Amino acid sequence: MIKLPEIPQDKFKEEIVQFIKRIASEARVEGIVIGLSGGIDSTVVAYLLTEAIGPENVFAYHLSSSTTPLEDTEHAQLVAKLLKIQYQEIGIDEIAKKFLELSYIKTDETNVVKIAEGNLKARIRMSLLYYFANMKNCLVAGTGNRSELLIGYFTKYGDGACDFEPIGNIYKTQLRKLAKKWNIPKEIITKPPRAGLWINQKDEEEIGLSYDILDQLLYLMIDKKLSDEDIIKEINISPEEINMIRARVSNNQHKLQFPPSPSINKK
Ligand SMILES: Nc1ncnc2c1ncn2[C@@H]1O[C@H](COP(=O)(O)OP(=O)(O)OC[C@H]2O[C@@H]([n+]3cccc(C(=O)O)c3)[C@H](O)[C@@H]2O)[C@@H](O)[C@H]1O
Ligand SMILES: Nc1ncnc2c1ncn2[C@@H]1O[C@H](COP(=O)(O)OP(=O)(O)OP(=O)(O)O)[C@@H](O)[C@H]1O
Ligand SMILES: [Mg+2]
Repeated sequence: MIKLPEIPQDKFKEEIVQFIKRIASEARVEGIVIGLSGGIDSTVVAYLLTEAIGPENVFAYHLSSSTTPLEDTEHAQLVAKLLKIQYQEIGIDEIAKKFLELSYIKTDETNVVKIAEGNLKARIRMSLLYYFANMKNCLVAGTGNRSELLIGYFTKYGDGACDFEPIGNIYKTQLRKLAKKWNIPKEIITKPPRAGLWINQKDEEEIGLSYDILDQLLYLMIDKKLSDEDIIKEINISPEEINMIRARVSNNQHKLQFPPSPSINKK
């Protein structure tokens, strides 16, 4: 088994905390808004925001829907209490319902409907977070980790929309190790990662690989630039799985880039 590089936890925390302080001070804002799901990514970001700017300046919103696991809501409440941050819960089902009442397009493709309506929830959350950021003179914190960002496992302009990504260069499995060393409830670290966009959605099932294997693969493929042959020597993975992840990385590049324009006036 390949070991991802160890991140010295104190150095890592200090670097991100300084990063957040700098971003907030340069933007001259009065606080930072975050969508707090009760999952590990937003919990770790809320923890780092609190360290950086103080609990009174962190505005966390739990934006639940009928497909949000009850346990996640309980975990968001627990985190808000532990960190003593500002916290509000808003249900988004009524907003999604009205949206679909006014604009539903008929189709027989049930998977298309599932993904589109799931992404709609992520974009409703994004709209609410930016509304609060405008109203309170705040920035919106991103919660994407390196594993999700590299394979494009997020909703474009949904949970992918933010003003900065404090954990964007940390793999999911590295994040779990770090969270264990901090004051983060164990049950949040050990539960399966899930987006809650539909009932029983689980990241690892949808991606088709565990984060343990995915992170080792991304590390060898992207950071170490190993050939497929060499990757297969290092980890227990098939050529088809490598191709599947390489296709995700390549097909989702557009999610990480500014929308392109023709180069008129630049020539
Ligand atoms: N080549 C290209 N160049 C420029 N733009 C391109 C494009 N191909 C597609 N697009 C655009 O991108 C859109 C597709 O992207 P998008 O709308 O994001 O949709 P899509 O990538 O199909 O779905 C989002 C995925 O992320 C997962 N997700 C979402 C939210 C949270 C989490 C989580 O872990 O919590 C996971 C979700 O379960 C789903 O698998 C297309 O409709 C099109 O507008
Ligand atoms: N119910 C929710 N309320 C508020 N924000 C949410 C909710 N669901 C998702 N989000 C936002 O979308 C982000 C992406 O979700 P994602 O599931 O990838 O992260 P997570 O829940 O923090 O961690 P995990 O991946 O381990 O479940 C969350 O970090 C959070 O900012
Ligand atoms: Mg989640």
